[in-house]
Amino acid sequence: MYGVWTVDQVRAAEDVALAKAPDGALMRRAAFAVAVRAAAMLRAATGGVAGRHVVLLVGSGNNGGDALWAGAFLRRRAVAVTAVLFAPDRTHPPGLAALRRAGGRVVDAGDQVAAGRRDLVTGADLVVDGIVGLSARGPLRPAAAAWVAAVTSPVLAVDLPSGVDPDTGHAEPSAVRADVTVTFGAHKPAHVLAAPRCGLVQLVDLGLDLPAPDLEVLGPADVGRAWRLPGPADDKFTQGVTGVAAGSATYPGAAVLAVGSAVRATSGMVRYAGWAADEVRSRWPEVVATGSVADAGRVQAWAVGPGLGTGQAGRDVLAAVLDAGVPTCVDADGITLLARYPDLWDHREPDRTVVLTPHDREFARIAEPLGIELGTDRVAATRELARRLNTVVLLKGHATVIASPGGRTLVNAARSAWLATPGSGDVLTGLVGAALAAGGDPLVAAGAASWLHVRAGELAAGGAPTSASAVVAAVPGAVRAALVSAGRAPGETGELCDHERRYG
Ligand SMILES: NC(=O)C1=CN([C@@H]2O[C@H](COP(=O)(O)OP(=O)(O)OC[C@H]3O[C@@H](n4cnc5c(N)ncnc54)[C@H](O)[C@@H]3O)[C@@H](O)[C@H]2O)[C@@H](O)CC1
Ligand SMILES: Nc1ncnc2c1ncn2[C@@H]1O[C@H](COP(=O)(O)OP(=O)(O)O)[C@@H](O)[C@H]1O
Ligand SMILES: [K+]
Repeated sequence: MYGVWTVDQVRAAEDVALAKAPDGALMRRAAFAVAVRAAAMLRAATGGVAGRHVVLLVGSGNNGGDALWAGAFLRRRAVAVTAVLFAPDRTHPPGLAALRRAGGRVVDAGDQVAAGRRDLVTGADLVVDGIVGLSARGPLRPAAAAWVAAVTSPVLAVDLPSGVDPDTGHAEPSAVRADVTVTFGAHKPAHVLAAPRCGLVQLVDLGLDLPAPDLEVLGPADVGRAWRLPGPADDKFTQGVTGVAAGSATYPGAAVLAVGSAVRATSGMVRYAGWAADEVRSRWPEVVATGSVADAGRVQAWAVGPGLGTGQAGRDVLAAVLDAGVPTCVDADGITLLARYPDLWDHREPDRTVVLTPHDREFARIAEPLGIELGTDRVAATRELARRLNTVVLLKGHATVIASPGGRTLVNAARSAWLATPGSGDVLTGLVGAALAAGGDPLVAAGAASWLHVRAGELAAGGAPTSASAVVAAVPGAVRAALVSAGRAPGETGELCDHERRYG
């Protein structure tokens, strides 16, 4: 698990550290790390460091100061450095002086016509983005955006890719897309909410004294520790029985997928109730499949909604599931039904765990009647819906945001987009249902299910297109990877390092 802190939290901690440290010491530490990473990137891209050309894009604040100091350090290694200043009269004075002393070249961004700009950046072996950091507001200004658009070389972002909102991760197309981001003191929300823009994220320790994090990111070991394993005294009923109420005559596949992921994620019993009982039985013979929730028998959690339909029949199923009074994951048509018929909430026992797993459109359906807009701040919207409905809300996306009613929030950033495939959400529903049935904290259960979903997607894809059925088949491998990380299963993981989030 690692923490993520908001700009306000980081600034408060930095102020304390700045007051204790000698003048400029923190910035030089930050900049030195940028220079070391820049040298490594130069070597990787060109086979060497000395004689290579680095262009610094320098804004008006301390982010630009970091870039300028990094340029000064790179000069010591005989790198040719050109700083492009976007605000020449407001450029960090000590950083600019240090670069000049070290023999760096300085140009005014405004003096360069388009051709000169293109020649400068296309001639670079590496571009260092020091346009804006923690103080970023809104999209890149047009002048900076034009320079960024001309970049063809690898990009190292200082603290954050410029143009990405630090707290929400929102980015317009003009924002910097970095290969590596070197950040200082703490991970900020943009690093997990806009991971593809950041590339590999390297955290430089500044010894900050930080409060409780605003967001948390589960790692494989956390998931491996949280996942329920059968013990010597267990049988098929004692590990948590998962019930799945999904699918319809029109959409039997949703039932097969949701059931399948629960079957592959646990060794406990999985029951199915619905119109696709024949299809489920023939695909998953280990499942007890019946036509109705009433006939299904006892379960410790229900997963309901995928492919259910939004008519009266689906409404009756959802009411019956909520009447059962066990933790419930509501997805897809289940969410649409709750949005359309809010009286369905009356079937829920007060405070009984409900996990909603909407994609954006489902989120809008259920949140807009409550006056909650899914704007650019996905974390705030998810938290607000969780609070208002007293449910865990898991908002799907490339970065999945999972909030508890009390506000504790997890983010799970995907490292590829192969999960954007039909039925993939049904697989997640089954995983959340299985995790809830096993017991434990519902937020962590939803977070663990989301982590396993992403990992199973990676294993199924292996860098090529995949399908929801293949993701189901990869679920045991994802569980194994988590268990191995937690030291609860033997074997090699081949785990991706938590901090190495690469896109594609
Ligand atoms: N405070 C500290 O102790 C440390 C701060 N550090 C650096 O300081 C940075 C923060 O510096 P500042 O607070 O001076 O501000 P920034 O350098 O982030 O921003 C500077 C200015 O950029 C302009 N700007 C805002 N949004 C923009 C946009 N979308 N496009 C173009 N320009 C925009 C604004 O005029 C803003 O004041 C951090 O990101 C980090 O890089 C590091 O040196 C580590 C130590
Ligand atoms: N671009 C993407 N990158 C990573 N994961 C994605 C992306 N798009 C969708 N996903 C994931 O795929 C799943 C899709 O779920 P959903 O929208 O319910 O699809 P379906 O209804 O087809 O099952 C979610 O878990 C979501 O987080
Ligand atoms: K930056």
